[in-house]
Amino acid sequence: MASDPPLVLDIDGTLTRPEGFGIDPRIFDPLLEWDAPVVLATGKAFPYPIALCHFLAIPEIAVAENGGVVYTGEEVTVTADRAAAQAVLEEYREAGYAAGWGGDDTINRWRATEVAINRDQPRDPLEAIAADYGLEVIDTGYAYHVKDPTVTKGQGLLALGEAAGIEVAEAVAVGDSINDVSTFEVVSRSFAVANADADAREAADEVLEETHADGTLAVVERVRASGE
Ligand SMILES: O=C(O)COP(=O)(O)O
Ligand SMILES: [Mg+2]
Repeated sequence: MASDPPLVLDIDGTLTRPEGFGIDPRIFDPLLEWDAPVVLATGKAFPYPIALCHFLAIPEIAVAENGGVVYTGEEVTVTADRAAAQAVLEEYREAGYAAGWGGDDTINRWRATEVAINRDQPRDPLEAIAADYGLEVIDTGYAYHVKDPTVTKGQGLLALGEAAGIEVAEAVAVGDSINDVSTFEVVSRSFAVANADADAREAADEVLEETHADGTLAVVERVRASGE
């Protein structure tokens, strides 16, 4: 009997409401009922996908921080060090800029391996400083991430698959931005939602007509065991 393939889902831009922010509640039941692993592979700090799994009531496994943190359900692996990204942020601040999240900055508070900067801050000086530290700046459409270029969601996903016995090569992925390209490269079938950036569109097997969670819901409908 056919079975559902593992699903690898980005969060922002992919599970979000049509307006672009906030999780679309229509994804809750299909993900709870999915008959194979569901992996949230995100640029967000580690607690976010874990909390989302918790509230979805699905097994807590995740690739967080663009691959910097991998959780198998039993073990957390941290594959990068925040120190260099933090040094970039300090220099950026000395140059008169800011992370841009205000207050106590919950966006970076629990971030172990990279730093995220608000997109309302200037990118050019950030990139210049990051380059001095051998780091890259990627724009997910939701934040600039200052990160080790060798750390990716795709590599984190392969590590998770190996440790947790998930058949990544059989998986179906949905994403919306440059940080999903590495995911698309290691799964069986990849979909970019209609709101995806040029990098994700280029890398995906298929670009969907639907945006955000509407796109993900369409994929779930199509690839479930009884579907295509
Ligand atoms: O953290 C971001 O900037 C984007 O998060 P995502 O990878 O889940 O879309
Ligand atoms: Mg995204």
